Amino acid sequence: MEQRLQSGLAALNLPVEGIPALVRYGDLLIETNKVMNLTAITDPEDVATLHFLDSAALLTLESFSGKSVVDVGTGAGFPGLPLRVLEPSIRLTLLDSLNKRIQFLETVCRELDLPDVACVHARAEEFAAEHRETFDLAVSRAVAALPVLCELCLPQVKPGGKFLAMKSVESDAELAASQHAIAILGGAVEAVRDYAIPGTDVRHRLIVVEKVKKTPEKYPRMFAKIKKNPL
Ligand SMILES: C[S@@+](CC[C@H](N)C(=O)[O-])C[C@H]1O[C@@H](n2cnc3c(N)ncnc32)[C@H](O)[C@@H]1O
Repeated sequence: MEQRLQSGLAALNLPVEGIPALVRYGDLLIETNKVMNLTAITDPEDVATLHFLDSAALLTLESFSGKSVVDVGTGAGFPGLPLRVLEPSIRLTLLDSLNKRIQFLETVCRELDLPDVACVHARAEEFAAEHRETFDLAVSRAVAALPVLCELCLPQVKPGGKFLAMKSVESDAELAASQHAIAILGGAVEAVRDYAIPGTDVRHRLIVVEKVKKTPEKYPRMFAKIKKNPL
């Protein structure tokens, strides 16, 4: 794991000081995953590339320095926690609706001595209702289709901030189907950035949605409504 991180972070031109913390996090993930369903990725080298370097790549695509960031549906902490380890000035909130994953993240943050990371057990649509237009950035990977995800994430972003959706490079149709939702929720697609995960032939995509105006008060709706009738 360590070697993959060394070469991968060097390829991304990112600092290597966070490697011991990431290795400890990876060990905790693999150990805890034996008794709790946290991830399907269990090989240490794959954890290094498909979780840590995939998350880290965002630092080369957007500026995170000094920003407040919410990771919506963070699961075992991706992409938010590797971002915070590698860019300590991030003020991070990790959000998930599954409490055992939040408890795992609290343990990791304790072990990594990251007391300022907020680990929150909540559904995004409920948290969003109480934390409107609060964060500079919302990030999310592998949680929902983009129209649904936009309704969960964009209300939490300040006007002038951004929602960063990690998607596959085959998301053209998903993006096209989201234009209506993005516009209604006060967003505008700023960029679509494809990137490679170092040491692999995997390519992923970051869809950058700028928050250009406030989200109307009636969004987000209850999840049953969002799911039944996506924007
Ligand atoms: C497939 S996992 C992805 C986890 C992580 N983002 C990653 O890429 O490894 C999806 C996560 O989203 C969470 N989730 C799904 N819907 C949610 C919602 N409405 N609010 C908060 N969390 C949600 C699930 O509990 C789960 O942990």
